Amino acid sequence: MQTISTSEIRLHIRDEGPRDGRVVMFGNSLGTDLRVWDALLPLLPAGLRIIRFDKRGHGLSDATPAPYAMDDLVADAEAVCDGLGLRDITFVGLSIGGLIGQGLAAKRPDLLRALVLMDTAAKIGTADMWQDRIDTINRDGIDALAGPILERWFTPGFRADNPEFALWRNMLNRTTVAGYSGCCAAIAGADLTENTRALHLPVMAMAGDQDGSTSPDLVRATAELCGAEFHLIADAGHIPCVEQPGATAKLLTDFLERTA
Ligand SMILES: O=C(O)CC1=CCC(=O)O1
Repeated sequence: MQTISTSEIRLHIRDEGPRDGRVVMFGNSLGTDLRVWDALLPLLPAGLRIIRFDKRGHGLSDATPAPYAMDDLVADAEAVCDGLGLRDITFVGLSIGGLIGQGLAAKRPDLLRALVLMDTAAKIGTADMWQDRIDTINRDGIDALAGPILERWFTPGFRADNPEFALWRNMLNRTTVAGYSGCCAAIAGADLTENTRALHLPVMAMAGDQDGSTSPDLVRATAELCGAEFHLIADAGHIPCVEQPGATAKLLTDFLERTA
């Protein structure tokens, strides 16, 4: 088991591939852990050093009490980078993972070579919307909201035809309430618009064409803030690395080549 510890928290990580390979680091979405990249990774070029980590309160990482701030989550990602001595990183962030990536790019430009924003934005939703979600899951548990959340994550076809779908519901439901609500609070308090407008590194954005959480128009608007290229992924909801790993891997592979 691989971990990175700070004075506050122990984070579960995976560090795979050759030590001298190009570093690609992945940040997961709300209610998912580092397994969300499992289908994508075998489709990427050989020789990469792949870094994954579980956000606090997700997967096997410690769950500190809620609420969290986006600065906490960025500091966790930074601790992983510094703990492993990573540099020249291409950071791939899905949803809240993309917010973390935008924050890390602004705070530690020395660490990042390039950024991939997957189904994310500089600002996601409203404070009221996130507070409603926090109140509901604190009262009734995550499963009370799992139906609508999963409808935003995946297209109807994926949900209907796929025995794997039930396992994603298990992953969501097994997220700690502290981790889930803590991250909701972090998203509620994050508006990275000016931060992201000021970024000066290569950025690629992509979105599932049926993303019910961060719509393609919202992701495209964030891409425009920092002059990023934008790509639509057909037949995918909020988590294209699960639903369309081949198309997602192709976009990522081409971007890695362009930023080699
Ligand atoms: O739960 C959702 O609506 C999807 C989502 C929003 C932010 C995130 O990381 O996932």
